[in-house]
Amino acid sequence: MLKVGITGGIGSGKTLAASLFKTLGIPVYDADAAAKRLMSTSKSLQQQLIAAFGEEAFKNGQLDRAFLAARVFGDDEQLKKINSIVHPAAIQDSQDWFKQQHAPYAIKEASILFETGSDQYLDYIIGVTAPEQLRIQRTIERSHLTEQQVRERMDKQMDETEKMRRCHFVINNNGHLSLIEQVVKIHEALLYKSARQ
Ligand SMILES: CC(C)(COP(=O)(O)OP(=O)(O)OC[C@H]1O[C@@H](n2cnc3c(N)ncnc32)[C@H](O)[C@@H]1O)[C@@H](O)C(=O)NCCC(=O)NCCS
Ligand SMILES: Nc1ncnc2c1ncn2[C@@H]1O[C@H](COP(=O)(O)OP(=O)(O)OP(=O)(O)O)[C@@H](O)[C@H]1O
Repeated sequence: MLKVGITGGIGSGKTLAASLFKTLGIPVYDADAAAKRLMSTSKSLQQQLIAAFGEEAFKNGQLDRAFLAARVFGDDEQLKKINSIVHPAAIQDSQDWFKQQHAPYAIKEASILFETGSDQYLDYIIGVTAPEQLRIQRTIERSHLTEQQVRERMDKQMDETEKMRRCHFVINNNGHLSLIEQVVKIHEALLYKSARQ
């Protein structure tokens, strides 16, 4: 089975693109959600997060995402700290998930993938891109974040052009090109590659 990654900067539309692969019967692993699940359930991660960020990392036993986001996205050292706690466990969890899948290929959806080095465990990577202003606008409409908060996160991610250059397939989610057509084309290419494996 081929291991495929789908990545793109904040608001690029990778969750939407991944959901289209899902409707084609392809299993999809959501890395952002899995990271949050692990942070909420693993005693070891919880202890490390409390040691690094204090008891406030959890509120009434729940991960305090707003507190952590405010601490890490404006401070490189703090971001490195949370990444070094969460990423090894998150990568292991996705590797375990891939082992359980039975399909021609399976997809790991992750907002940061080259940044964490997890691209080395994948056979192919699909990039989703959209113009910066559109990504900001879509993120603001979808979440509670301000433009400044979205830009803060963008600044911590790999340059969009460089990221897309490293991908084997690129989906342009600029609102004009058909997302479905692009997804189906990549799906067919991956089925072909999987059959020849
Ligand atoms: C700080 C946290 C709790 C904030 O949670 P929140 O619900 O506000 O954001 P969420 O995780 O859904 O991320 C939203 C977007 O922010 C960006 N983002 C998240 N983590 C990172 C990061 N480490 N570096 C750069 N951008 C990031 C991505 O574009 C992501 O899609 C959370 O982002 C986190 O734990 N981040 C560190 C772990 C991580 O890297 N997770 C993601 C991949 S494993
Ligand atoms: N082509 C499109 N047309 C209209 N709305 C879109 C399009 N693509 C994405 N969106 C909307 O933009 C928002 C961001 O898309 P999505 O959640 O898929 O991005 P993402 O890359 O997963 O973002 P994040 O990194 O923040 O998790 C969502 O509300 C989504 O419905």
